Amino acid sequence: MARARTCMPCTIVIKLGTSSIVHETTHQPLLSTLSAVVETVLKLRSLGHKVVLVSSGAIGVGLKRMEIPSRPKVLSKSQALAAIGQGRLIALWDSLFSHLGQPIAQILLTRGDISDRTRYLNAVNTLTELLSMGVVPIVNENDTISVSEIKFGDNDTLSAITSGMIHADYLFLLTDVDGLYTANPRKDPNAQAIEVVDSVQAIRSQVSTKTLGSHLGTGGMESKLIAAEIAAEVGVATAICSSKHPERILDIINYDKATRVASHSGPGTPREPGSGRSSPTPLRVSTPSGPSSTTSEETTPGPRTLSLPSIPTPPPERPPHTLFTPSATPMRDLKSWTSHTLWPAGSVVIDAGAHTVLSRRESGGRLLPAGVVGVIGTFASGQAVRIVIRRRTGMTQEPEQITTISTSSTIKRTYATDSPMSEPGTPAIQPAASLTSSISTIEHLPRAMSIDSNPVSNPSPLVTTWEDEPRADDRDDFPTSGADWEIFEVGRGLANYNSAQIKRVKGTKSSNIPHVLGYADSEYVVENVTIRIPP
Ligand SMILES: N[C@@H](CCC(=O)OP(=O)(O)O)C(=O)O
Repeated sequence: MARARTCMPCTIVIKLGTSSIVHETTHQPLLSTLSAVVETVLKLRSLGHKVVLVSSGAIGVGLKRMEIPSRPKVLSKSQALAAIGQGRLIALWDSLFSHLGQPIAQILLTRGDISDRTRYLNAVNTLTELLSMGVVPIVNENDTISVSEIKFGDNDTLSAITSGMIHADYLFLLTDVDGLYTANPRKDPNAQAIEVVDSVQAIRSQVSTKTLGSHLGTGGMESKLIAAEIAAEVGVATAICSSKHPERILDIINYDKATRVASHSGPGTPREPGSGRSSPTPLRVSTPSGPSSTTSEETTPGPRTLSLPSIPTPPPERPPHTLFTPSATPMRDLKSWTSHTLWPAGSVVIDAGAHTVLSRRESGGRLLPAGVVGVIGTFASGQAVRIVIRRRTGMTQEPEQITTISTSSTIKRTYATDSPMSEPGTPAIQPAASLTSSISTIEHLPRAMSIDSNPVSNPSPLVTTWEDEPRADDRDDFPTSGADWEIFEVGRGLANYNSAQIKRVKGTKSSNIPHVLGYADSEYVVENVTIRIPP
């Protein structure tokens, strides 16, 4: 049973994005929102809950201090503004919490900090100690020293990793909408609110994440899905809800507990309808039973409101929010650490020219968007990615150098059992002397091709074959009509942008990045690339 069903008191992480902390255009701090957050945290604390805040806003506060109208496109300028703003941001929080006698602490992290196991454990110990002292830790990315290869990139990802570090029960992503919708609710009157998500993978095909997100933040809805996915894997329930109503956090916890109690009181016990929601047809999206299967909600035409028989003790009114249910079998700490700090979360497909350039020492291991032809999977900026090339099947290849990887929900998934790469949810790796051969262990790979958990020191070669229709996401990247493309891993690197962003800038010049994305932290889409298999 997931912890979120039983915790009392609970450990709660509350993340506020930039748009919830400063006004989007004036950059004035949103004092009423911040005060309401402080009151909510105090209320939660008075009930015995432990609370960690993840607060963005350093750059936004820095913009106001320097009277600069918009977020700079250049990384070093953003870092300077973060240095200016972070002190004032934490002073603001300290001032608000001090009025209610609540001590706080500042924790600034980079991905580099938590990639080192000792430093990671030190951060865990400090957070744990602070919570046991009754302090509210306030976490932000250490922007000033977060060069692109060690950046989390957005605080949604940071908050999910923080949740895993302290084995939180709930992660609340407070934002400028009251949950996840099938489309942008500000623009599309038919946008449907989604109440419960059991599978982030399944929800991706049903929602549009492109249109949400503010000018100041870097996150947006896609990064919230990534965060929810990371949190779910480590056993944390994630709720997306409105930063205008932080007091609803307690209502959401009560509602979640009440509905879980109710749902355990008998089979078929219902969930409360989305009272107070702006959408009349809330959805629940569950894990597909197989790679290409869909839930009954997904396949049943017409309105997809849940049917709700009566229950003996009705749960409280459902506050607007989207709840992502945690995995019933969360990863162990070490696995989650390895997975989310070093593990390649996806692949960037490059062309032959980029492969040649990256293989030269003078390239510095930096990949320009012009050399990218596709993106596979979903990853956040700062995560490790595979660098892969594509070619038609049937080309000469040493059989023992070929492994296969499943990259799409429509592709048969199998998992090796004895390797560090055999996390559920990660692609299957299998020797492919025959691509249809059954899976065995990776010891069959030649020593030079053996796989360890360090992507830089020992990336593994792999080949992807499309055994089925690629997902819609993949379709624009890979021609499928009559073509069997193989994807062959040649190296690994660290993404400077998330998968959706790299898709948008692939094949273009670096100078286009600010125009397409609205900002540019780097002219390179992937850095620290180590090519292990030269052209
Ligand atoms: N660490 C940065 C925030 C990064 C960011 O943009 O986060 P978010 O607003 O949550 O998308 C800051 O404090 O300004």
